[in-house]
Amino acid sequence: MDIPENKNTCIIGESGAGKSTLLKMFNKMYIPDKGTIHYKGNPIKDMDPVNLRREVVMISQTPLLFGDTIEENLQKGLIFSEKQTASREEMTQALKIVKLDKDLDTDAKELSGGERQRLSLGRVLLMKPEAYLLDEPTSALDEETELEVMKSFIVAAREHGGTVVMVTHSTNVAEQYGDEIIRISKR
Ligand SMILES: Nc1ncnc2c1ncn2[C@@H]1O[C@H](COP(=O)(O)OP(=O)(O)OP(=O)(O)O)[C@@H](O)[C@H]1O
Repeated sequence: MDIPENKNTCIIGESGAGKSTLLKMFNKMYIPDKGTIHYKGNPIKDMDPVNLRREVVMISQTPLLFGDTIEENLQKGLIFSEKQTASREEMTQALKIVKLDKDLDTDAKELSGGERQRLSLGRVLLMKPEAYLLDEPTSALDEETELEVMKSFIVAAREHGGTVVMVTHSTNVAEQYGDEIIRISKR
């Protein structure tokens, strides 16, 4: 399969079909037994996984916290990717894009599952990576908020030239915002 650059590719399919497994192969979290994966024309098996993950950034199905406050969580991705930390204005803008209406010094542990998902989206957005791998990034949100958040996230990612690959259970998200849809099923 080909994943087009600067587009949004949605991966859909039944539970257990291998969607997360496929995504994890794209940044060397898993190594395929067979076949090869190329990134920008080069086989990823030759790439350093840490360097690869600085530009091919993943959000896992269960959102992780990387610090106490919202601010710390937002800065963590930039620190990991050795990029300049964000200003308060940039962080506030990122929170606006992902529709998370909270102060930067809020304790992240107080956030609900859906708010943690949006915080994760804000964190990776600030990194402006070459590619985003998103595993069910809005699964805890109601349908209306999910569509709103993904719409503004994809616009923002596209503005800096980011490629989005997302696993989604939502055919609505896939149909409305997927430039490409990859459907996988169990054999
Ligand atoms: N680390 C692992 N070791 C062994 N089996 C695994 C591992 N990770 C996933 N699997 C199995 O591989 C299959 C595909 O799992 P995967 O998580 O990729 O599915 P999925 O399509 O993302 O499912 P869901 O929609 O339920 O999240 C499942 O049967 C799962 O149990």
